[in-house]
Amino acid sequence: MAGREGKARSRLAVVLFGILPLLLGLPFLAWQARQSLDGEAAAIQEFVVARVDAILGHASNAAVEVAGLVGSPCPAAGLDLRRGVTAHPFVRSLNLAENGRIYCSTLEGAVDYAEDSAAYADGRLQLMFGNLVTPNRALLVYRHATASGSVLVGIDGQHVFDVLSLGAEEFTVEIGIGPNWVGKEGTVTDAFRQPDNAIASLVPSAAYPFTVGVAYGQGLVWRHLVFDYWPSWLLLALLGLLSGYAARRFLSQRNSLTAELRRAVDADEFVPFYQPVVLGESGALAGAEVLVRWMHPIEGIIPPNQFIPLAESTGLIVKMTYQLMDRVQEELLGQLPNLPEPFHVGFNISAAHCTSMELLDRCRAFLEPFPPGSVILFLELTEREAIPATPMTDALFKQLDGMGVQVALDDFGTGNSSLEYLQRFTVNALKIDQSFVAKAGTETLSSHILDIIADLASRLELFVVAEGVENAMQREYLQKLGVEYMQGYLFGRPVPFAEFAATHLPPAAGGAGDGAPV
Ligand SMILES: Nc1nc2c(ncn2[C@@H]2O[C@H](COP(=O)(O)O[C@H]3[C@@H](O)[C@H](n4cnc5c(=O)[nH]c(N)nc54)O[C@@H]3COP(=O)(O)O)[C@@H](O)[C@H]2O)c(=O)[nH]1
Repeated sequence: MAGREGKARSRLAVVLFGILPLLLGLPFLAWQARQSLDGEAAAIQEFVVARVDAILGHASNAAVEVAGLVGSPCPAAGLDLRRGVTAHPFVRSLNLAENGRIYCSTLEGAVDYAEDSAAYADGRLQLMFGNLVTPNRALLVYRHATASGSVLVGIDGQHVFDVLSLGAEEFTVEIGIGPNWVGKEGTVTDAFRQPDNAIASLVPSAAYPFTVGVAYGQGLVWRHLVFDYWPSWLLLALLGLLSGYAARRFLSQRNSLTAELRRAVDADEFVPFYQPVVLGESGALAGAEVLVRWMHPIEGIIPPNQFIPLAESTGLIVKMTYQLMDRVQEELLGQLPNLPEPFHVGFNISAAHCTSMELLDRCRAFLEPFPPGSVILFLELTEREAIPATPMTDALFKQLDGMGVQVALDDFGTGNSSLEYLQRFTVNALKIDQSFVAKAGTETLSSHILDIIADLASRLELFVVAEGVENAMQREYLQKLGVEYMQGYLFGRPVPFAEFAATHLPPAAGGAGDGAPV
């Protein structure tokens, strides 16, 4: 990654991590603000329904009390009606109706008006714009039907408007009776008036035929979010600072690790260790897999698992491998007469090696000083990072094949692209992953997998290398399967070349494929 570009990316990552808690928290807080406003709206509705129910309860009591007067002449009923008005809170007038005519009223005495019973919601409740006495003030009329007529109870609308005013300022609260609606300012309309894009809900009373509507605008959600949730914002900002700081630390640590790795590559601190690969049948040495170790000037020997992933993701693995190839070439040339012929030498190759044709040149340069047929070069492909299928990679593997370079699929059976690699590239060998070998002969599933891989290899005319062979039982099982090559602690651990040569190479090498038993 170029320095300036890398810094810009790191800065962007830090900013993104910094604002991440806010980005994630905002929808949650908005949801919570809505929940709390919905809760407030529901509480207002519950309160208004209960209070209006109570007012109408008084009206109903008054009506029941004077219901016996329906049919009595007005002058005689007048006194009891007036008593009824005084005895019950909220009641402004009581009226008697018979045969569809209102004939007696506490306000006017004997009257004769038509009773419009159809104007009452559920035959019981009406919201009127006003009456003769208070033409500009809405009133509620509660109707109690009797066998021969009805009692009509007038309730001053102001009592209801007062109840509606008790709700919070930011909410629109109205009561609907039949087709009419009225709010706290007392204007009757034919629909529930609410702000644009309002969030509204309607709740009917269970006892009387009216509905309470409560609405609030989206703006209230934002105001609520900004002014009432500031501790949460503070917390999210703090989390943002922490996550930005953590991202910055992680990146600077990674950057300094990368810088350290780059320094080590430049200082040539990566050395090849050799692990013997033997012939399955005889146990004779066939070659070695090259496994890198970092000879750190302070930390000592660092195993590959601790730096290969970073080396691969930063691309430093490419230079590292080519340095190893140079060293291995030099070390093998120094012991050429003692090597079994042909000597297999395997290197691990990552996706980064396959982004240019340089690999081809490096392999050619590696093989060049060895007499033809004395050394066979193996490239072990891992699945840690997928090798892309491009015309370039196709050409690369074709030309490697043409040069006699062998390709082995490493850790076969553990990833999910091994079969794809098998189809795409010219593959010569399968390396059975040590996890299957470890359970060979003792666990049915792993044994079946081993059998299947061996069968697949023989059908595709590939040879098999079993890695991680640690004991005689595993070796015998693999021998019975006809596995051609084996590698594992049973035959030797990865060691520096001098130790490898001292332990595994005879003073004088034998003929083709007939190395020293190990
Ligand atoms: N791209 C590159 N990857 C590399 C290179 N060098 C190593 N690696 C990869 O690192 C991983 C760990 O390697 P290492 O710690 O060296 O482990 C290898 C063997 O030591 C270990 N092994 C061998 N025999 C046995 C055994 O009998 N038992 C047992 N428990 N472990 C054993 O297995 C590792 C073999 O690795 P491989 O054959 O490559 O799968 C590892 O993934 C390496 O690939 C490098 O230069 N480049």
